Amino acid sequence: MTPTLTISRLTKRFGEVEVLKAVSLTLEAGRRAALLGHNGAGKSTLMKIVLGLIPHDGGDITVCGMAPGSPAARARVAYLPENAAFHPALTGEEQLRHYLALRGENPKQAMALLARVGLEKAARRRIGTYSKGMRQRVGLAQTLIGRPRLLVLDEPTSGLDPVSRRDFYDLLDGLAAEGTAILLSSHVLTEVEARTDRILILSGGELVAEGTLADLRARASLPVSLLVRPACGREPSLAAAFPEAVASGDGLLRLSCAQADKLPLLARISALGGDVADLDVIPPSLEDIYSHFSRRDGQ
Ligand SMILES: Nc1ncnc2c1ncn2[C@@H]1O[C@H](COP(=O)(O)OP(=O)(O)OP(=O)(O)O)[C@@H](O)[C@H]1O
Repeated sequence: MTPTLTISRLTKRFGEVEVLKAVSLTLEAGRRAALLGHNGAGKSTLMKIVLGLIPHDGGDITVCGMAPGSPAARARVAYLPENAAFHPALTGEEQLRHYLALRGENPKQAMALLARVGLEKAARRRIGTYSKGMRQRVGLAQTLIGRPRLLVLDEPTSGLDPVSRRDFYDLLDGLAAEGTAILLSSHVLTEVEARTDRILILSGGELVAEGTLADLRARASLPVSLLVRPACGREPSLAAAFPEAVASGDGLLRLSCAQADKLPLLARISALGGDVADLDVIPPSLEDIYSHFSRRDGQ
């Protein structure tokens, strides 16, 4: 089956600046990919090219096998900007009917689309009275017009509270289960870890890492921290046994080691028996992994 999105060695320049450098990726139907990257990494530029809003310079890109921006590709891709704006005086239903009419679709689908995003009860209220989460859901309902095969979502959950975020991702899960491919950008690392299939990290216009979080964690192979709490009165003997440990203010000793050395270090600690009151193993955080791959190059 043709992937929903294929990008091969894509390049883009703005004047002298090469903003995308040989970016390649494939997104299959029903897959959810998160695009991460520092400010200026090239995320919006990549999304604009996928949407057919700006041309690319080199490489190849297809949306459902077609050139982005072609009428056939445009019919299959939908976009939700970070802060979707609607007319505050219109009701949700009126706004959706308007978009449906613009797209040449039957306006009677408005209520079904609003029900799809959980807004049926608020459909006849003015959008000016909606919360930010509800407005994002109007935006999502609008992207569903014409049953697109690819959703491009620019920081869709920015500014939403945790429950609204979870609800929004639940909706995306349902769409992905029906075969819609989803490419979204986000700065909230914990949510992309749990709610997407793949993480793509752009840095300085290059796709520097791609995979599940487990893949990226293994590739980064960052040090693991161990926090050791000495038993009462055993601080000096523990500090002597681990001269490399750093004492933290709360009486804990912090040790750091490569992944491969974790088990031998744990064995050394457990050999001390009653000198140790407690132990926590702290893996590298999402932020550590992201920072490892993402260079800023002064941007
Ligand atoms: N129309 C343009 N003309 C010239 N330079 C541009 C243009 N659009 C973007 N750029 C530059 O291209 C680079 C990538 O910008 P882009 O907006 O794609 O980054 P981004 O990853 O989306 O950043 P952010 O997270 O801040 O939105 C930046 O250096 C930006 O200044």
